[in-house]
Amino acid sequence: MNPLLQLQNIQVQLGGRLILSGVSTGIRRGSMTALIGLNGSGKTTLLRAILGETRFNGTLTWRGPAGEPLPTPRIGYVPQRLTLDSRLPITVTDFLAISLQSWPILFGVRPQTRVMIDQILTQMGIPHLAKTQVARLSGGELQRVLLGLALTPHPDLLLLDEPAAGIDFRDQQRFYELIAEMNQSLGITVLLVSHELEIVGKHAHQVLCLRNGRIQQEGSPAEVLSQANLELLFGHGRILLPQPNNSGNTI
Ligand SMILES: Nc1ncnc2c1ncn2[C@@H]1O[C@H](COP(=O)(O)OP(=O)(O)OP(=O)(O)O)[C@@H](O)[C@H]1O
Repeated sequence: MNPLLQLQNIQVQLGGRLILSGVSTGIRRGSMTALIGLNGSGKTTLLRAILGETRFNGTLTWRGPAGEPLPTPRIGYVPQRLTLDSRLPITVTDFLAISLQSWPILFGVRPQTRVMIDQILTQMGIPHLAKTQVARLSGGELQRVLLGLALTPHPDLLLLDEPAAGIDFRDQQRFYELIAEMNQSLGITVLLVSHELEIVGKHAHQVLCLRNGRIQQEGSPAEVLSQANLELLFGHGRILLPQPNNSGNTI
């Protein structure tokens, strides 16, 4: 294995409490890894440590394709939710341009930025939303805009923190399919926090399960997501089995 990122003994303390301890694992280049665990188990904290947004002890080692050190990895990030002021008077094109060009948006969107924006919106399947006000986007549409932004330019690692929470089930499935497509067709390495075990089982190559700030289990979806194992990890009755009207397993 030639991991893109090796985590060694990551420890995070917040508010006098040990939130993560002894977290060691590898994220394979080109893989899709799902991070699962009960609420409060430390998933977001681990993403924040990788992003450099939270102080930690331990080591993160980044490697290029030939195993060479990667001193400045590019990380794309899609948060769970971005709350936008409903009066924000900007279109999707302007929103993307503000992030993509150093040229002040007041002077207009540069032609090369416009080309980039067209590519992003086409890739995300939303070219028709270019002139829509961002505040009017549905949850799923906004997440696609944010995903497109996080993928431009291509990141070494794409971090997604419950990116489809609050989106209706059909859009949620489509959104995860889009992420899987980016992983497969572009070879983007993905680390995804999700409570949607059925979706995780379908798309992830590796599953890390956090419990009380430690990696309790890691392996293939088949290994980690077996019913017996999940009951062991989360406790009997904590797992919702698929029902006729239920979206699937969730924790
Ligand atoms: N700034 C902070 N100060 C103190 N404690 C914090 C801080 N941020 C997070 N925590 C605590 O750290 C623990 C882990 O939080 P974290 O958000 O990483 O969990 P999570 O697994 O992502 O949960 P969820 O599934 O609910 O999003 C929680 O008990 C939380 O209350």
